[in-house]
Amino acid sequence: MSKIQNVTDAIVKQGMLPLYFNADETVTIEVLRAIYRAGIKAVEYTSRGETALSNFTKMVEVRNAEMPDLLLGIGTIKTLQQAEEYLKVGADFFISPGFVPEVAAFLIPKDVLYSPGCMTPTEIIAAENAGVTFIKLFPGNMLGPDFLSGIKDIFPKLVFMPTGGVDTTRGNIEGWFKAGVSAVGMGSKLISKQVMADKDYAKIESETVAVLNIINSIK
Ligand SMILES: O=C[C@H](O)COP(=O)(O)O
Repeated sequence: MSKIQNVTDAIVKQGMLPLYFNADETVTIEVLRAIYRAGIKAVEYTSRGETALSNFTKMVEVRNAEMPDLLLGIGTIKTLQQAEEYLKVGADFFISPGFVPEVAAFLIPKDVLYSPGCMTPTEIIAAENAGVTFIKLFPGNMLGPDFLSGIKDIFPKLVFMPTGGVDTTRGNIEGWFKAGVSAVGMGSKLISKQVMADKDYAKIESETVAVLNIINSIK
């Protein structure tokens, strides 16, 4: 099986992609351990600060030692240089807030999943023509499930995952799955800045379990 298919299958099976950033390495690792205990097998860390690359490098090290079945993705990739740096330290998949053609051209021939953020049919077509198979609908709450219902038939081969404003309630999650998403990306509503500041890893773990249970009961 191709690596792109393998990552796609893992995210789709999970039905949810948790994402977070924390500037502190210890907090970053403890959040990773908490969501792994909850059953997470694919996670996105976002490149949103000066310590992101070194924190991600540490995540790869801890994953290799403790969680060999966990896929580590890097998000907020805006440049080719970032993609090169994170591929070098071992990122399994890449996510962007928008479509960056040179990142697609760099990763896809290497059989590495690249999921660009798109919010118009034009952007989705450009991404699809560049070989992208996994679209992040971003910002999800600006578009809403009706947007996906309206365009899904045009893109039968693409996997869609809304991210941005997706919350942990059954109603919100169900609305997206009814519209035809394969997974939802979930950041601040699941792993908030406050819960990380409180170092409340037990809460992160229990809320992740709760969301996974909701998704399993919907799918
Ligand atoms: O790209 C990721 C989004 O900024 C996450 O949004 P969220 O925190 O509303 O889930």
